[in-house]
Amino acid sequence: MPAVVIANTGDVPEFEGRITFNVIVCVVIAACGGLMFGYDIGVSGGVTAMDDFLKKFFYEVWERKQLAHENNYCKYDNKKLQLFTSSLYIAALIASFIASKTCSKYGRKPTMQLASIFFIIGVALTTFAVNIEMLIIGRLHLGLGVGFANQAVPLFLSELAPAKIRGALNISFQLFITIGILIANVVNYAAGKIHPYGFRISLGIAGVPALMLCLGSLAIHETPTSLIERKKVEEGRAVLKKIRGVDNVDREYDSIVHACEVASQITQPYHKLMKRESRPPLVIAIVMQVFQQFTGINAIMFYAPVLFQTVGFGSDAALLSSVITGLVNVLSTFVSVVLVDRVGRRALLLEACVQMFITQCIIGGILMKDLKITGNLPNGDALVVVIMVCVFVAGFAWSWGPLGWLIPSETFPLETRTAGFSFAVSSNMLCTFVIAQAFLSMLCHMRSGIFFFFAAWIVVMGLFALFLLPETKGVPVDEMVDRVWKQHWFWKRFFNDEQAVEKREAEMIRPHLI
Ligand SMILES: OC[C@H]1O[C@](O)(CO)[C@@H](O)[C@@H]1O
Repeated sequence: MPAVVIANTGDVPEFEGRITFNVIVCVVIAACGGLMFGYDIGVSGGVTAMDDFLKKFFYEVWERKQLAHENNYCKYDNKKLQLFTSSLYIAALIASFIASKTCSKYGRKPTMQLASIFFIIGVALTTFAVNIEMLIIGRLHLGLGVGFANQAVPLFLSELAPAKIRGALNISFQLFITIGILIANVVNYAAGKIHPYGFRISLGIAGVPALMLCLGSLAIHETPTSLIERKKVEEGRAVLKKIRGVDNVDREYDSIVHACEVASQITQPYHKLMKRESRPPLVIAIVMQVFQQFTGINAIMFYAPVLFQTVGFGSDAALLSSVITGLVNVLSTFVSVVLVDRVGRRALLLEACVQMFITQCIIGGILMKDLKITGNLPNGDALVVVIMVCVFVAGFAWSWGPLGWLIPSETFPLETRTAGFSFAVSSNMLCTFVIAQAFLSMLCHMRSGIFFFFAAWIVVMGLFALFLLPETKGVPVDEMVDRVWKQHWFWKRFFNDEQAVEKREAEMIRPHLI
């Protein structure tokens, strides 16, 4: 999943090494992984809003859309249409579990190659789909690709990137996701004008980042960590020399060997993760993902064109409006890159909650007041809705979007970091699936109330951030336990067991001594 880079954002030791060709390869691979995922997030909503696509695969939805008296909120309420979007995420969820095994057993490189192959098959099936079955099977393949890539690419990056750019790469992965979404929005806007096969162009272009990943993964080296972990020690050292561009890599090599030794002693990281002292970072990792998705962001990302049509925009204007929200998403993610280490995580998250709460309430309020069951919103109102969606997306993109990934990547101790992170990834996929599958039905049944539903979640996450989320800005990752968790008014209780036992034992011994 996005930004699964296990970043060491604290005091990272500086090892010998130049910015070599390898660094460029890292960025290209990060870009392919992020673009592949982002493009798929953006493309589904766009094609769903295209009449040619609906006529071909979801005729009843298209027919219903044509009826002027049809209920605005329910035009798109169709289980199969939702399955078209959501099927990808359920496949990705399953694949991410398998991928964590293939990554350790066979390496990061073959896992990425596998991802690109699944992805290319998925692109071919969706682009040339002749019926809905072929379309959904194609989406499932894309999901497998996304699941494998989202596990392997960030791991590859965190192991290969020089330490000093590791943190930046963490957010850049999310940045590439947003760029992927934007590209999909632009392609949809252009392809929507090409009849009758414009939607096939939209679906087919997803193959570009997949092909790049496929070719890119032929050119790369397996990571030294993965080689050493699989006992190919000499090859690991040779690759390290090559990618760092210097001969003296002893210190980094020793540190990788040491890390692999430590990791091999933890035979059951998942077991360790269930221990009491792992609870604070685990709860934070899962809850950050649930909250990230329950801001309602993907209701917008997947269904923005549909949503804009619901409030009365024509197909073209709706696709153009989503290009605008896509652009806001990219630009605001840059804001996060600049601010996250200056103002801190909590300030960004809390500010965004206020911003997202207000915008969701305004959108809900306008729809409740002015969007009748049939007919359109007055023009002025529709414009306010688009502006509010942009303000909402901006708030999300500089806070819960990237920080949903950054915080779990920096709060686990080394021994449970990867295992803990896989919980974050799968929670994200699961919640994304739920929103993709449920949103259009919720819109139909709850009408404008859906925006108040998300607003209520935003209040809950704001309170959570206020009281339960510790600030991690500037804290070295390996000092989290002492400097963050043990100092926190609530989470410290999870670390007192040992001391409490010692104290109790001392008290029991004392009377005998007297
Ligand atoms: O930029 C928005 C996108 O970012 C994510 O939250 C991933 O971090 C996606 O679920 C969403 O579509």
